[in-house]
Amino acid sequence: MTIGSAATAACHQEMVALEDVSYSFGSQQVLSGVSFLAQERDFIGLIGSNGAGKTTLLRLIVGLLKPQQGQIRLFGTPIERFKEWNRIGYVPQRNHFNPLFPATVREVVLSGLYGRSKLFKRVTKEDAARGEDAMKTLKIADLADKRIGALSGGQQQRVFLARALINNPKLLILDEPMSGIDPETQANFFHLLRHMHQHHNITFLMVSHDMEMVRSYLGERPKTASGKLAFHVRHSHDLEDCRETDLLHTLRKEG
Ligand SMILES: Nc1ncnc2c1ncn2[C@@H]1O[C@H](COP(=O)(O)OP(=O)(O)OP(=O)(O)O)[C@@H](O)[C@H]1O
Repeated sequence: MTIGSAATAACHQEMVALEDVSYSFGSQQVLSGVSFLAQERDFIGLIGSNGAGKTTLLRLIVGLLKPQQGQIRLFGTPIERFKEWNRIGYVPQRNHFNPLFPATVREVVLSGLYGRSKLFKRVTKEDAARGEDAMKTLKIADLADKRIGALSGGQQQRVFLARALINNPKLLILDEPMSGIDPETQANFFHLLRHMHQHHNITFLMVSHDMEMVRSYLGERPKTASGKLAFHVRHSHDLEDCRETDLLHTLRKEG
């Protein structure tokens, strides 16, 4: 038995498959026949002009919208039957967040633990520890008791990333995570994302307008294009095996 090749195959599973997906808001067709395959360990930069349909595509993938035509599979399962939502971390565009939302940073981070069907669940000791870990990783532990609405844009982005990481997701979907963040924080944030991609088995699908960042990490030319959308892709081969890593734990150890 060739363990190496079996391991390689097992690390490159289908994460997101779009087949001929179309979506319209009323009479406005936003997406038309989009097909794309994201494999495990891909880092995908989704590029397109304002209004091209990038956010709409992400919302279809996380099940907030239903395609009017075409198929979506997540981890090989048709989205209609998909239930393992805790394997996916989603950070929506910041301007979708209501700044008056009456929750603390800790509460927002912990809310990432709850499945869609379990709005109210007791927070176990282990859950609480994961929350603290996630906040330490994103360097927001000192803000834990503050109201989320009282934070700066960059701090809020860290809170939402911590919330998305708390379940140790396999797939992270980020909608313009760098918008409104100062250049230094952007650089640190991107460094963290690259680290996760290269050293942990996490697949990324990220909308970005930062072409310099996209080109430098994901290459000049898109792998595929569909209508006004372009998909730039970099695949990570850095891990030698398919072992699971507890991302939060490892990141903390690495400081
Ligand atoms: N809820 C909605 N109702 C009606 N039209 C919508 C809705 N959401 C988006 N649209 C329209 O769909 C089109 C695509 O919007 P979307 O937000 O997906 O674009 P985008 O590529 O993410 O743009 P941006 O780069 O500006 O964030 C736009 O013309 C937008 O006005």
